[in-house]
This record gives sequence, structure tokens and C-alpha cells, in this order.
Amino acid sequence: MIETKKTTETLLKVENLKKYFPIKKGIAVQRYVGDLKAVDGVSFEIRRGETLGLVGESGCGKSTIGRVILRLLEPSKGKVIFEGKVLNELSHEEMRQMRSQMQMIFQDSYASLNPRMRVGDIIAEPILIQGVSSRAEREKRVCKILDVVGLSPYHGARYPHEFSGGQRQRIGIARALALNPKLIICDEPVSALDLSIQAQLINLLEDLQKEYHLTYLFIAHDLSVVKHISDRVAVMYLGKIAELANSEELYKNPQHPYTIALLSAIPVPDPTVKKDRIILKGDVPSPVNPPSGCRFHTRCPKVQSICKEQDPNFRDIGNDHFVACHLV
Ligand SMILES: Nc1ncnc2c1ncn2[C@@H]1O[C@H](COP(=O)(O)OP(=O)(O)OP(=O)(O)O)[C@@H](O)[C@H]1O
Repeated sequence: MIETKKTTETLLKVENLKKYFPIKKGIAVQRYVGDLKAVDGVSFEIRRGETLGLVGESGCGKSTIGRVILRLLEPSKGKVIFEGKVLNELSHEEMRQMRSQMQMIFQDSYASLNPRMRVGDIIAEPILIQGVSSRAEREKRVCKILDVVGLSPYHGARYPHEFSGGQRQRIGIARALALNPKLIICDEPVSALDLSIQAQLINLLEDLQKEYHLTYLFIAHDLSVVKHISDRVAVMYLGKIAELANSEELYKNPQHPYTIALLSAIPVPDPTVKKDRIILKGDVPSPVNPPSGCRFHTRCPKVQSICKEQDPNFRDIGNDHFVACHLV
């Protein structure tokens, strides 16, 4: 097995990305009444060979970022740059070729696997689209990929409903791997699984990363899931990134009150260690009318008057650590 070199070279860059969904009302005639600001000015980079964890509560815009990166959705503003190419400027054909280098694994792999196709054909489909016309060659590649993800060649003849949740995720990973991608967007790939199966899949993703020089954007709800796998972690709140840092730095030295609250919710295995959980007041506000100033101010335990008025800059506080908070 070849060790992946985590480099400082940028593979993917997202610049001031915004994705607004127009809201329309009316039965006969639909009228535009405003925008749902799902992603509202997000910038980050993913370095070749690393795993960037993207964490935040449900609805904060994580999956939308993943879909905009793959151009399954067009951004309202901003750029996605992959290996120096601005994806939003590529033609349909150029984007089709580029897509083989960027794949996605979903939380609900069952919904993304065609129930009427055999697993071998599901994995062979992208290989065929890529232009491998020899059936024997495709079968050889399918067997190899099944083996790589911990399944057996005979699994190729079965249908998705014959597999457990964890095995279906392996099929989803196999299909993503079929095109030799450089970047895989893992959209909550383990959230629906038991803890022991989660650990197995995370270990598999790590092994595959080393073997195939993969780069991951790993999306998850909570910080405990991404802790083990991520080199760096970005914490999102209501369409924006609140904090981004190396994993170790973020877990040991969190700066944003939102990150601190999320970390306080992670249970500690040692019963002698007392940890006070910070319960955030209220619900996440609507992304249709986000709060003025810092979006987190309505729930922040440390709120000051400036927080209600000014949107904090996302700034570098040193040591590759970025925070959007007036109080840091
Ligand atoms: N196609 C769409 N049309 C309208 N609104 C959308 C669409 N897709 C997502 N949204 C809205 O955008 C916001 C962000 O959704 P998104 O799925 O990106 O969040 P998320 O952080 O991935 O949440 P979850 O963890 O629950 O998947 C939500 O308010 C969601 O309802």
C-alpha cells in the first residue's frame, strides 16, 4: 500500500460561494417572495490527499455545498475551482469529463442505488460511460473494486435490497471508486449506521484514501464522527463557516462559541471526567431571514451588542485557524 502524501497543494477551492433558493408563493400565479439563503458566502480550500470535515446542524447548508461543488446545482454567486479550473465556466462536455474526478457518496445509499439493477451492473455503469467497451475488462474491474471495498465477486450478481445498510454503503463507495476519482464528497455516509459499522466504514475510507490518493470532503452532523478521519474541520452555522482549523487544534482549542457548544455535547468515555454541556437556547433561525450581524448571536451565550450589528469577518488567528467571531 502506498502512503498518501497529504500536501499543502490545493485541489479544490471554494470562493465566496452562495446558493440562494428562490421562494415562490401563490397557487395559480407563482410570485417570487424572497430567497432561502442555504449557503451565504463560504470560502475554503481542500488540499490534495487530506480529509476536510464539514460539520453543522441539519439545514445549515452542508449538502448544498457538496452539490454545488459537483455542479449538480449552479451557485448563485462565487466560484468552485478544481485543479486550477473554474468549474462554473466549463461547458457541459468539459464538466462531464471533470465529473469522473469528483464523486459523491450519500447517506442513503439505498435511494441512490437502482433497485432493479444487479450490483455488478451498478458498479460497471460508470465504467461503461467512461468508454470501457470490453465486457470482460469491465467485469474484471468490478471484481477488483468489490474486493477493495470488502465485498466478494459473487455479490455482483445480487440486488441492492439483499444487502445490509453497511454493505450498501460499501456498494456506494465501490461505485464512486469505479472512475478513479481524485475527490470524493462523503455526504453523511455513516450517519444512519450502528457505531461498530460506522467505525468499519471509516477505517475502509481511510485505507482507500491511502491506497488511491483520495481527497475527501466529509460531511457530518456532529463533531465526534469527523474527529477521527479529518485532517481539518470546518464548522458551519446557518449558511456560513463559523470556524475552520486543524482537527487537533479545533478539538483542543476551539474559539467560536458555537464550536465550543458542539464539542460540549460529545460524551466523554471516562465517567470520572466531568463535562458541562452547553445547551444552546432556541432553535436555528430560518435561512430565509437570518439574524442581523453575526448569525449565531440569537443563541450565543456570550453575545455582545456588536454581534447584533456587524457580521464578523472570517479571519486567520494564526496556526491555520480561522474564526468568524467578534469576541476572539
Ligand atoms: N432544492 C432546494 N430547494 C429549496 N430549498 C432547498 C433545496 N435544497 C436544500 N434546500 C434548503 O437549503 C437549506 C440547506 O439544506 P442542506 O440540505 O444543504 O442542509 P444540510 O446542512 O446538508 O442539512 P442535513 O444535514 O439535514 O442534510 C435547508 O433550509 C433546505 O431546506
